[in-house]
Amino acid sequence: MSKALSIKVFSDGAVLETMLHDLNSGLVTGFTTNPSLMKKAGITSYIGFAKDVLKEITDYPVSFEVFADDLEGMEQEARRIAALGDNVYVKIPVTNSKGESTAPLIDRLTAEGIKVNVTAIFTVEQVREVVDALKSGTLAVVSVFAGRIADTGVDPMPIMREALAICRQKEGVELLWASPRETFNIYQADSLGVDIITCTSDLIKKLELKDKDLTEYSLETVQMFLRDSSSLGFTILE
Ligand SMILES: O=C[C@H](O)COP(=O)(O)O
Repeated sequence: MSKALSIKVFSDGAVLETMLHDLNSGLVTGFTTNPSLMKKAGITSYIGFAKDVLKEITDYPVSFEVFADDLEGMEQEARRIAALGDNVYVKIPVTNSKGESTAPLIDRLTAEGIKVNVTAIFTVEQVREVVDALKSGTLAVVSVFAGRIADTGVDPMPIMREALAICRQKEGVELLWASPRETFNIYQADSLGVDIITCTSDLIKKLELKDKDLTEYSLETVQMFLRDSSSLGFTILE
């Protein structure tokens, strides 16, 4: 039997019903969303959606991302989003779409005590710049896209290890493993001591497979293939 997880598992999505299901699973202690997830979920009112979420989820952190691309617009949106609740983290991308660093904005917002979740981080240099900009003592999350790094054929583990060491240098900063691709990533992140991993609901469900007997799982897999082949209603030797 493997040891219990120390890492906090957050639910990544923008479908309220699914978020509440994850909340009730008892496996999840926070929530994240992003513009692409909101688009996929068919959200039509940002503030309406955020208010609906925050009515139901009051005890756990919820991260909502800014939509603006200029630093001034991001700042205005950040203040509006932060005012929605004490458990709100404002997601600020590490750069805008033109490659301009958001570090000055991160500095300003955290100096005022606004909790941020700096997102779309891919490199150790970006982690260093962000952590330098964060005001010590203000709660903040540093989201490194380990899964997207792995998508490029690069092992994210050394990057995450270095990112963690940098985050530990400042009080109140937590490292988040973003965009996991498989449940095993939760155990990888946990083994490094990463604070948080945010997962889609499908991945969270697979945590139920923890410590499952592999011989039994093999048998169940063959039984599934048999059920599906039988339901197709034809044979190879017809
Ligand atoms: O907001 C961050 C997400 O974890 C990104 O995940 P994704 O790479 O699967 O889109």
